[in-house]
Amino acid sequence: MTAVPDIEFRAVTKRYGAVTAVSGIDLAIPPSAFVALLGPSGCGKTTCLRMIGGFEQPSEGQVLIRGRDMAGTPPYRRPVNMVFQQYALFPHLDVEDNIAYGLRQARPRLSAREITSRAGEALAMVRLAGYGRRKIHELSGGQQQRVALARALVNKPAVLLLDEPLAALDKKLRTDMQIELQNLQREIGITFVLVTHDQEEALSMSDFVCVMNGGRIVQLGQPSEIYDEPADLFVADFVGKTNLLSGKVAGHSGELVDVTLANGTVIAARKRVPLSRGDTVSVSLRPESLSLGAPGSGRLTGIVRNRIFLGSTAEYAIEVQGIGTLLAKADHLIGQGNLFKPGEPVAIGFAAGTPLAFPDPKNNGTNQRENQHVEILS
Ligand SMILES: Nc1ncnc2c1ncn2[C@@H]1O[C@H](COP(=O)(O)OP(=O)(O)OP(=O)(O)O)[C@@H](O)[C@H]1O
Repeated sequence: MTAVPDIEFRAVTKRYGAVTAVSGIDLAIPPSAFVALLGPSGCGKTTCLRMIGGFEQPSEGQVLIRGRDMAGTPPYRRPVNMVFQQYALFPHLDVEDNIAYGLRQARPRLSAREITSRAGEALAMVRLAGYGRRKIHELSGGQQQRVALARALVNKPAVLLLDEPLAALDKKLRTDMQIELQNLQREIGITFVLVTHDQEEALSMSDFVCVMNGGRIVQLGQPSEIYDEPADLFVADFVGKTNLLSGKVAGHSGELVDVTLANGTVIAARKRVPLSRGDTVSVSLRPESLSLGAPGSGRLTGIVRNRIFLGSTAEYAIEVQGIGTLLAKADHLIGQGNLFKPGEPVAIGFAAGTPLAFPDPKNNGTNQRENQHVEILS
């Protein structure tokens, strides 16, 4: 039997006047999952989070938490808590009082001893034991974020909602906090829903990524699935770097389609939706799936225009006549130097079936996938 989802959206639409922020979303998130809502600015992710938190009401449909319809339930009565980008800590209170604030409002009242003990537990959870009497301004940005987390966890919510919680931190601290958040979620085992527009953050932290665009869910899956098997051109382009090459379907060979690129080269590509001969397509080729070799050895030939050395890898911008500039990422093998220099001709190879062909939305009107009921099976 499948467990009751921690969070469920049933045909949820949210309109603000003439703006439809969220459009007919069905979604089920199982218990103990770390889910990222990922998408460009304005796609509706924060609105979804705020509807779970009770700060917004759906215009249509239902939001359920642990099987209970939340219509009419105010935020403070929902078994969820939210951590915001601006931590919204009380500057005049010390760390412990910030964390204990919610507990002091609890009815029936908790004893002073219980409050101190629970605040202490929450502080230990975020590795700030002993910091209870510090003032907020005596803490670093990362420590303040951890206080905000402790405050959100102290009343033991069933679900923690995180709205771009790491956006204010610098890159190094952000990476550290990403790992801490992941560990914390595993330790306490409650569902975390993270809103982010940073695809690396979504891929690296969560068990499931829910990619949104234009108020709809375009794909829900494990990070590797989203990256390797993007549902459509939008996901292929938005998640990770990719090269998009235009072409026309020339024919089928089994599971693959032959695509004629703009320079006349024919390549075999996998398809995600049915395609017909003559369809205009965009072919996605990940930079790391390209291999570089001596001219004459690959499927395409180009000239290296730029090389960026990144330590363990090097990125090459390669101009291919009739197609444009392709980005290739190659492992850097210590001691072997960088093989290709700007101005050099180079052959580009890739395994058959690594390219993915998507209908080009500009030219075919029929490729948009209908919104589907998406459910993570626990
Ligand atoms: N209170 C509001 N009144 C009117 N329109 C709103 C309101 N809140 C959000 N919107 C609109 O709804 C759409 C979705 O907004 P939302 O904040 O959910 O997007 P988002 O994906 O979280 O974007 P961002 O990453 O920029 O925060 C946007 O077009 C936004 O302008």
